[in-house]
Amino acid sequence: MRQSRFKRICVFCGSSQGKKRSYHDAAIELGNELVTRSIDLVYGGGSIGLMGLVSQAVFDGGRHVIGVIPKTLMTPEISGETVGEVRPVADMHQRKAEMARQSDAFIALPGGYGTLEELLEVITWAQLGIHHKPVGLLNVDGYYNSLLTFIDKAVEEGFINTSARRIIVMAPTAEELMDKLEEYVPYHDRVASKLNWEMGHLEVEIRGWVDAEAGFDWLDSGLLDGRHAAYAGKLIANLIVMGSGIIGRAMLQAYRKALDNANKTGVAHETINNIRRASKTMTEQEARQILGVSEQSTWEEIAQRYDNLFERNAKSGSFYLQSKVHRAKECLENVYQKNKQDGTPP
Ligand SMILES: C/C(=C\CNc1ncnc2c1ncn2[C@@H]1O[C@H](COP(=O)(O)O)[C@@H](O)[C@H]1O)CO
Repeated sequence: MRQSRFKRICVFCGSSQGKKRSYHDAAIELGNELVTRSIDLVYGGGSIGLMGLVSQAVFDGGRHVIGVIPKTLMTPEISGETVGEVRPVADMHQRKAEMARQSDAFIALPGGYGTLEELLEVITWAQLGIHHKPVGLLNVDGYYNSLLTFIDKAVEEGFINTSARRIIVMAPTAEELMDKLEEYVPYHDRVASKLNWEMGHLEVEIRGWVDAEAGFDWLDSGLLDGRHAAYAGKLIANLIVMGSGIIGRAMLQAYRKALDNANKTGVAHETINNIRRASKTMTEQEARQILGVSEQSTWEEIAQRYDNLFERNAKSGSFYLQSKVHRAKECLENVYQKNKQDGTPP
C-alpha cells in the first residue's frame, strides 16, 4: 500500500446505526480502511451510532482519533464516551470549523439531518473556494441515490454548475472511495478562486480575539459611541502592530498618533496600556489557529505558512493582521525550540 496523501480524514455519519446491517459494517470497514492507509480520524465525538463504530475501529487499529464535540453534547448520557482525544468546542459552528481545519478530506457515511448538513456545508465551502479538500460520499447500498438524483436535477435546472457537480466523489465501498479520493483534483471556480476567505476569516477571528483579550467592549463600555468604537478598533490595531516590532519607525509614528487620537477620543492611557499588555499573550492553540497549522505540522510547514500569510497581508496593507501572524509565528517558534531542546517530536 503506497503512502496516502491524507494525514487525517473527517468522517460525518449517523448518530444512529440505521436499520441495515450493511450500514454498521460499512462504518467499521471505513475505519479499518483508514487504519490500513495510516490515516487518523476526526469525527463528531462520542460513541453512539455509526460515529461510535467508525471511531472504535480506527482507535482499535492504533490510529489517532480526535472527537470534536460541543460542550453541551459532551455528557456520556447524550453522546457516550469518546475514544481517543476529545476537543471540546463552544457550539456546532465552531465544531464544523474545527473539524474542517483539522482534516485533509471529508467522508460522509449514511446518516440523518446532522450528517446531511455537515456534508452539504463542506461541499458548499469547496464550491466557494474556502477549502480545496476532497469530499467523499460512501453510498452504502445506494443510501444516497435519491440525494444524488436530486443534485443531478439541480444541475439540470441550472442551480448547480456542471463542473461543481464533481466536487462530490462517490463510491459504494470504503476502498474504492479512498482510491478515488487519493486521485481527486481540486475543483477551482474562476470567481471563487479570487475570493480571499482565509484573511476575512482571520480578520474577524483576530479582531474578536483582541477585543476579548483586551477585556473591553467599546460599545458596551459607554465610553465611546459607534463611530468612535470603530475608530478604537483601528487604534488597537496600530498598538498591536507597534508592539510586534516588525513595522519599525513608521509604526512608531503611527503609535504616537494613535496615542494622540486616544486622548481626543477619551480613551485613557491606562486602558491602552492594558490592551498592549494583553495583546502580548498568545496561547499555542491561538497561534496555530491564526496560522492554520496543526500540532502535526513541521516547522518548515509553519514557516511556509507564515511567509504566505505575511506576504498576503503586506499586499492587502493590513499591518494589523501582519502583526498577529508575526506574533503567532514567534509563539510557535518558542514552542518548537523548546520541544527541540527537550527532544519532543515533531
Ligand atoms: C441530542 C441527541 C444526540 C446527540 N448526539 C450527538 N453527539 C455527537 N454528535 C452528534 C450528535 N448528533 C448529531 N451529531 C453530529 O451530526 C452528525 C450526526 O447527525 P445525524 O442527524 O445522526 O446524521 C455527526 O456527524 C455529528 O457531527 C439525541 O437525539
